[in-house]
Amino acid sequence: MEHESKKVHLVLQSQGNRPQTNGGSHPGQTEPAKMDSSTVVARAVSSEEFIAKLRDEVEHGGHGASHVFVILGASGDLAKKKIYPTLWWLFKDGLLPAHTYFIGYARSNLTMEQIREKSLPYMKVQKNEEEKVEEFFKLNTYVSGKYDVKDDFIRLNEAIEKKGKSNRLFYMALPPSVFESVTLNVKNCCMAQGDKWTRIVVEKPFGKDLDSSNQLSNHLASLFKEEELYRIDHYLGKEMVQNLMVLRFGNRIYGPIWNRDNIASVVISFKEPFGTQGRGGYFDEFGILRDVMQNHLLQILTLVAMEKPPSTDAEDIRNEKVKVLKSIPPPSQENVVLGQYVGNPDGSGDEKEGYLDDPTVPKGSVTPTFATVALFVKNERWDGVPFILRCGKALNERKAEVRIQFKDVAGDIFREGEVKRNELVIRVQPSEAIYMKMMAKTPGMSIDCEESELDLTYGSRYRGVKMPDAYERLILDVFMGSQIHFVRSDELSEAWRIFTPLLHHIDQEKPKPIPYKYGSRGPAESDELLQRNDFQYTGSYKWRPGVAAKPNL
Ligand SMILES: NC(=O)C1=CN([C@@H]2O[C@H](COP(=O)(O)OP(=O)(O)OC[C@H]3O[C@@H](n4cnc5c(N)ncnc54)[C@H](OP(=O)(O)O)[C@@H]3O)[C@@H](O)[C@H]2O)C=CC1
Ligand SMILES: O=C1O[C@H](COP(=O)(O)O)[C@@H](O)[C@H](O)[C@H]1O
Repeated sequence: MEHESKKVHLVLQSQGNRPQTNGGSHPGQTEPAKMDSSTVVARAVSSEEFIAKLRDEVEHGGHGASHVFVILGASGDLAKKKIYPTLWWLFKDGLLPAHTYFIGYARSNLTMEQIREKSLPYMKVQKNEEEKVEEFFKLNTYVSGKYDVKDDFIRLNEAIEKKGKSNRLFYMALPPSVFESVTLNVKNCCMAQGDKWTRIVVEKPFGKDLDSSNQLSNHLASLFKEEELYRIDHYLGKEMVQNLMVLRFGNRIYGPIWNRDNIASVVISFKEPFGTQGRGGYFDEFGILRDVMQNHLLQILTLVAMEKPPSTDAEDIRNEKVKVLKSIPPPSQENVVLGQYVGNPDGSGDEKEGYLDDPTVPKGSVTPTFATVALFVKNERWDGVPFILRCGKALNERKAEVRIQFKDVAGDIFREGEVKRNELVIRVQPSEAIYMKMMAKTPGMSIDCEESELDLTYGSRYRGVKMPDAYERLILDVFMGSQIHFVRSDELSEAWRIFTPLLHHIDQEKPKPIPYKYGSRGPAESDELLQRNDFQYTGSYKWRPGVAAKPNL
């Protein structure tokens, strides 16, 4: 099978922030730099030609260093479901630097064979890839050790050193309770030497509120430089989230209308059709605001609202994102709706079970599994425009999207109520799409208006193109030293500042969330909040893909 991932492309830029223009064949064209991961940052773009060059660099670049990717928490759920599969996909697609080795580390007394058995079901290995998968696992080893025992990390370091002088990536697939001791031991025992680099990938949760997050940030800052830290928010690795930058700044048409004069409201939604399903113990400690809203949805908000950065360099982008966050005050109570799902007696299977029926959830818990919150960006561009974040578990569908609703047409000349608002929808998942709902003349003799759309459906426009998984892009970014799609510590701190008052109110006052049925759209109060915040739902729009309108005579 030909590499589907030929559509994963990289353009390398010098760390010094501007694109390198080493006399590319066209003026101003970015010339790919050498694949030396210590001196370049990367961003994803398209070009068949480029991937060939990248492969050439990977196979023949030979900069002397090997790379060792250490999975801390190798026995866990994240490791088997995401990290090992992602490393395999990158490996089989030839996207990793030559001489990359993988070392799993965890407390359990496991063999590599056992880790392999646990991960294989998630690796989607094709029939003709058996040899390749053998090759992959030959590059893997496992070290068992405790998270707070220095001697065990000295042993881990010895295992790394066996791979020669190497750049080192440490992926913290671990519960927060051991972050501090593990990072301290990595710093004391396992750092790369000389001109080789060390990068630490940290998974959320990054704390539980502003104080605990700042405490963790201070701890990490005392051990590592910010450029060594990669805080993962996997939504930043999703195709359509990354597309927001291109959509906004690569098109002339959006710039002039992207503001409070033209946009009525922005709704950013995350919906899942399943509940906590035995993960209730973890979830109950955090709730939907910490699980999804404070990170994934707020990150998307910053990309929708930020000013144009001076370049696509990570620091320039992150500076703009921080400015947006700094302009957002904590939400007021009347702009918050909290819900918790209850069983649907008419539903089938899991739908009958409410959140409180999950045996791993503490009795009588008031942890929200649904939330809608309207935020306001108090700056010249956005003053008064609600940014409504909605997320929930056990809803009617799986969907993540950004919905930008424009204001009414001024001085409308058509029949009253006929003209509906324009809406630009960026569907993150499933079935990536961008569509603009717009009015058009009904085909035929009359001059009636009807709701139609400009439709960029990825499945038809980019037929057969495989979208890389978010983790694939992000792990590759870590190898390449690109921090564009990672969260900087000041972003994190601002994100917690916005949500901490609400979170503390929930933790302390324990307001009762509004019950909503498993499989529903969530509480009706959420739609009312949207309505109050200038999002108009008419229910009149019908999508008719590929269906010709009836001639209107
Ligand atoms: N390229 C493509 O693939 C395209 C697909 N389509 C499809 O067409 C269908 C309709 O398009 P869509 O953009 O959803 O337009 P709609 O106007 O039908 O829905 C707009 C939004 O309103 C929400 N909503 C539903 N009921 C209410 C309510 N009572 N009060 C407030 N909000 C409500 C919807 O779902 P909720 O609140 O539950 O999230 C959605 O977010 C969709 O299935 C869409 O995926 C359309 C265009 C292009
Ligand atoms: O971070 C999280 O995200 C997942 C949803 O991720 P997706 O890529 O499948 O959309 C969510 O289920 C989980 O609760 C949350 O912790």
